[in-house]
Amino acid sequence: MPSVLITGATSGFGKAAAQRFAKAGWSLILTGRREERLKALEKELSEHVPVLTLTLDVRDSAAVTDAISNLPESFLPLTCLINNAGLALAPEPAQKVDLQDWHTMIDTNITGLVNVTHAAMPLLLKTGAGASILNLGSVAGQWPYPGGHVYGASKAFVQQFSYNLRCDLLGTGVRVTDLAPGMAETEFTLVRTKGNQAASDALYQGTTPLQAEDIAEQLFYLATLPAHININRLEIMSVRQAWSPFAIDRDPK
Ligand SMILES: NC(=O)C1=CN([C@@H]2O[C@H](COP(=O)(O)OP(=O)(O)OC[C@H]3O[C@@H](n4cnc5c(N)ncnc54)[C@H](OP(=O)(O)O)[C@@H]3O)[C@@H](O)[C@H]2O)C=CC1
Ligand SMILES: O=CCS(=O)(=O)O
Repeated sequence: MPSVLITGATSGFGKAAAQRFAKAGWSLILTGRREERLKALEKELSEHVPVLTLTLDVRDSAAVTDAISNLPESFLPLTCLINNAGLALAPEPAQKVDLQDWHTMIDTNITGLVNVTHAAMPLLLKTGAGASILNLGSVAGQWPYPGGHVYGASKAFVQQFSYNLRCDLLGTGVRVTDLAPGMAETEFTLVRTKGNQAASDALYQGTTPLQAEDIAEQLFYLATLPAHININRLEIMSVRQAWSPFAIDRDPK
């Protein structure tokens, strides 16, 4: 039975991915900080597949390394790592942002992702052909927008790190993909606005955002491609989202 390690399985894409992989019979290693949510998901899915939950903050490099290097044998070989844990904060312009919010995004989206990757790589290398590292990037890593500042830059890191990993992992059989979604309805905007439910609802209202299940389906597709195929980057948007014209600063009339 193949096994998948999913970071940020307590909500959104991570939770939907856990449910999608469980449906196909994969063993699940699920992580996140909110233990009660992990336990609820374990209860739901362990009726069908083996589930191991690890209450972990990806920013804690020692805890991440310890947990992943001591996975029970029954959850090995590890076939897929989904580096999904992440967040955006501070939608306001860069000049108004609290520095701590920038640090939190860097520590989670960059340091957290490399912590987990470094810890899981020996296991994925042992698995070899057919193994995958699926990194959650974002359209924000490729396309700038106001208020994107450090969030977008952290996702640009994810893209380039994914490409560079591919270079180093060439010949090992381990695939690496930067999966870059656009607007998707999860708890993402609630977190970004620090709990402003009305702002979150307003963003998704009157349109058709991607849903967590759409991304889970892409993750499952990527993880189950024939072993000789590597999709380097997969950018996916709702048909109701696209780019805007360049903004121009004009003299007052
Ligand atoms: N929704 C969107 O529009 C898009 C999202 N993305 C990216 O997809 C990923 C998932 O986001 P999404 O599902 O939308 O958002 P959610 O807020 O719904 O889920 C985020 C998950 O990340 C976990 N997480 C956050 N910080 C940490 C941490 N320090 N340690 C461990 N886990 C953490 C949360 O778990 P817990 O709080 O329990 O720790 C939660 O399970 C993120 O990387 C995001 O940047 C990319 C493109 C579009
Ligand atoms: O990564 C999240 C999607 S967006 O907010 O940057 O469009």
